[in-house]
Amino acid sequence: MSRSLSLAVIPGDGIGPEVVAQGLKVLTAVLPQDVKLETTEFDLGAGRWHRTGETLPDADLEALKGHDAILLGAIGDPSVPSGVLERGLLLKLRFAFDHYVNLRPSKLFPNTATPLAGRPEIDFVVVREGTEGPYTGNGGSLRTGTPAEVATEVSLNTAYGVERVVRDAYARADSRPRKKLTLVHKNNVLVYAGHLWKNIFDRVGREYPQVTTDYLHVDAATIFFVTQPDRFDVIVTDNLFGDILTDLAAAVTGGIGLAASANINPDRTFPSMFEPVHGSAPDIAGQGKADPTATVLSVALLLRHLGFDAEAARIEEAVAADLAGRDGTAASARTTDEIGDALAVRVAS
Ligand SMILES: NC(=O)C1=CN([C@@H]2O[C@H](COP(=O)(O)OP(=O)(O)OC[C@H]3O[C@@H](n4cnc5c(N)ncnc54)[C@H](O)[C@@H]3O)[C@@H](O)[C@H]2O)C=CC1
Ligand SMILES: CC(C)CC(=O)C(=O)O
Ligand SMILES: [Mg+2]
Repeated sequence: MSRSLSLAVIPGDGIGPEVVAQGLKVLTAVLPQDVKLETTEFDLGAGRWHRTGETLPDADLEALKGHDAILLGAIGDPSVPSGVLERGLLLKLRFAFDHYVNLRPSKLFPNTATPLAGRPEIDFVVVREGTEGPYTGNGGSLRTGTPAEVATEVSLNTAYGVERVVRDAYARADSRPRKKLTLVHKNNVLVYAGHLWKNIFDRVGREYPQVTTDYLHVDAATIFFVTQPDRFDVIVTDNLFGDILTDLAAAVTGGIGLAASANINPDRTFPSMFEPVHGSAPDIAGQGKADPTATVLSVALLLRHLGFDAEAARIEEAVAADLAGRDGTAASARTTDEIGDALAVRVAS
């Protein structure tokens, strides 16, 4: 029986198209011959906005819905006012498709550059809430642009939204050998949202006595990401803290060019979306300097989500082998395209 995979592709802005091209190259190389890959590219991002003023029209949202998964490069361009695309396209997608689990694994592969002394064993996953927190646009400004301006950006936390992501994190921790889950928040100051998170975390935890739990304030967590990252197994946190912590996690595990992510709709009502943790990197766009490994590892997350476990593992092994062959520094002498070629060859052999 032949199988098919219908993939929506949003290359986006800056280095997005460069790294997505490599992700597709590796995907094509790794898929078994009986799997028919159908890709549909969506022209969304800065170019579309400049031409039409549109960020994510309903017709595109509807068309995206019909795919098994979405592969996204990156969104955001200096020529577009900050927030227009990030909010109107990227966050709109995550919210519309109820991507409430934003999964960001961090692993220190052998021979990758880390600024940390002693090369600690790092292998944890951040489960970042993806649909709530301060990213919902729940705010406004008064007397805008005047010296008396007042702005609010209110963090939205619902018991429903917190419980479902906390449950997902417990289930993930339970399925891993170390069975440890850390809640990161700031409940010594953000007492309303923080206590909602902590109370739900403790209540759901009673159903998982085999999972060891702890709690860290987010500021202290940043210390331990650097001084003791091996203490972490699974971390659950809100949208903003998870965003910040996962850039730091990337920095200590070989750099932002290696960090993959999955925006998952666990209920499978909508397609999940896979993208590197990094942004559109306008400072290096168009120069062939972007490391496509984060996107390639995001393709592995995509394959695992769709049940192609063996193919996902092949990609991860290929990345590990490729990294082992690097000279131990973050910078690679190879171009984006050359790294993609090398990974495609490895997964196919
Ligand atoms: N998911 C997304 O689409 C995201 C979009 N953005 C947007 O991207 C734009 C740029 O944001 P920044 O804050 O500069 O973050 P960024 O992640 O794009 O870049 C931060 C630094 O990391 C480097 N970098 C990023 N990806 C790399 C890669 N694959 N290989 C090598 N180096 C890499 C960049 O050159 C830059 O020095 C903004 O418009 C921002 O809103 C930011 C983060 C996520
Ligand atoms: C650009 C933002 C909307 C998101 C972001 O930085 C991220 O998800 O890592
Ligand atoms: Mg980010």
